[in-house]
Amino acid sequence: MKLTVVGTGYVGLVSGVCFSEIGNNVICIDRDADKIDRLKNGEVPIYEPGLQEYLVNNMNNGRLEFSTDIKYGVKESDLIIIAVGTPSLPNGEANLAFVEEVARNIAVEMNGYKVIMTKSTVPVGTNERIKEIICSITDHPFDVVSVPEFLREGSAVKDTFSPDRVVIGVENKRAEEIVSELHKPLTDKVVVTDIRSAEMIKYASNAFLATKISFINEIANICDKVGADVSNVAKGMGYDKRIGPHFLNAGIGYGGSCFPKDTDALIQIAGNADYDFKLLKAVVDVNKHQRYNILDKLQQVLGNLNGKKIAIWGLAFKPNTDDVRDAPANEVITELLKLGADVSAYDPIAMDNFKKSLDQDGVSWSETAFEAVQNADAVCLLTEWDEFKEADLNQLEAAMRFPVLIDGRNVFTQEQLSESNLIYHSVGRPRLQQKELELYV
Ligand SMILES: NC(=O)c1ccc[n+]([C@@H]2O[C@H](COP(=O)([O-])OP(=O)(O)OC[C@H]3O[C@@H](n4cnc5c(N)ncnc54)[C@H](O)[C@@H]3O)[C@@H](O)[C@H]2O)c1
Ligand SMILES: O=c1ccn([C@@H]2O[C@H](COP(=O)(O)OP(=O)(O)O[C@H]3O[C@H](CO)[C@@H](O)[C@H](O)[C@H]3O)[C@@H](O)[C@H]2O)c(=O)[nH]1
Repeated sequence: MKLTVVGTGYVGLVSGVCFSEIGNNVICIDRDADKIDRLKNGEVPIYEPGLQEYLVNNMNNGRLEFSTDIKYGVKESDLIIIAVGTPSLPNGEANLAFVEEVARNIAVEMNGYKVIMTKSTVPVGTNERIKEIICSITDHPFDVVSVPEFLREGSAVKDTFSPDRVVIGVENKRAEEIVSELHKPLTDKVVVTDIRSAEMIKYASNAFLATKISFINEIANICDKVGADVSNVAKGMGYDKRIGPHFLNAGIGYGGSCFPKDTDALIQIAGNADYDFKLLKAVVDVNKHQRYNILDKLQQVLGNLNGKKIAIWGLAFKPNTDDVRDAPANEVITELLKLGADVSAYDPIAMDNFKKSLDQDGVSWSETAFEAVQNADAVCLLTEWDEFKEADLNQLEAAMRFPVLIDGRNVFTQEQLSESNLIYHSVGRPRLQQKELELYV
């Protein structure tokens, strides 16, 4: 099949590469000329393990090309995928300006029947709006299809080649057959439904996962008070098949380009339909506070943070990505600077992106994890990169002025800690708490 993907962010790029790998001819379009130039040179503009090799192979065998010319992409293809961003507006609603602009661009260039497949996360009713826009511009026949994307950053390649399911929201058999055929090599777990339900499945899935995270974080906060261990609680809950073991890792809450934006958007979608989504509002509220939990723990140990050197390990919103959109590190560092702390920060991959995103001066950026903790009064682990998990805790203890480790991702085990003299606080595991600072001052 001949496909065009509009938007070369995570979703557009990974989908384009994946669809070319399984035998289609794919043109990836972006209006960002710089990005397209880099891609034409085989350079992947995001950190996504495994993507580069597939990209270069498919460029070399002629099945994958990059362009800024949407006219060329539309004319050459039978199926066009919309994969541009849908960021939050100030009121939380999804900004559909990019999606609508692409719909207009496609309509102007149409030269025969096309399937327009939306992969961007869009509110219920958006594909109908896309249809309206296209109909108002052209008489050429077309179908709109909603195929929401469920990939996770950091494992996007694996998630795309073997998805848990593919959801296809369609209006007729013709489009259903074309889109089902396209996805056949990937999975047989296909849910075919109407377009509005497909749009809702995406938001409901993200909202449910966010709910699991806020739920376990609340349980963790209670564990801290009553002396239980949230890791064991989650393990004991997760064996129940009705609950499942995933997304029960307590910590400093969820971030990234999707959960915060999509939970806000679903609250607005509900509100616009005159429904108050109380549960999801509480999920969002819990998540906002959870980020500051780490600062409370830090103050509990060190008291006033003014003039204290605080090291930050991890700036990306999760490991294996350089994405820093809505990363908890941003708020934690901003607050530390406000409290007068000297902050030294390190991330193995996301440093450059984070520097651009932080609206503050005064952070000292370290070249290595151990440079960041040199003479520090405390280190806060915010992203569970393997590099931090594997750190030698005795070396850490020796490098710091006060050996205080605040673990925002519950990375370290009792076994690892028992060999060090670190003052350790994590989230919902009070029994692992080690020693108090008075021992050292
Ligand atoms: N990032 C994820 O992990 C993920 C996963 C599932 C779904 N989604 C959804 O997919 C959509 C895309 O997300 P993303 O993170 O890949 O986006 P992104 O913001 O990283 O990239 C979007 C790209 O679209 C391009 N673009 C914008 N307007 C354009 C236009 N008119 N013509 C051509 N190109 C244009 C931009 O230049 C940019 O390169 C969003 O709706 C998001 O919610 C994202
Ligand atoms: O048990 C957990 C699991 C995740 N997180 C946090 O939740 C956030 C999101 O993590 P994850 O879902 O792994 O990453 P994303 O790449 O944001 O992927 C989510 O958002 C995408 C965009 O919509 C969807 O496609 C994916 O299915 C959905 O998992 C991160 O900050 C994680 O640290 C936790 O705190 N505890």
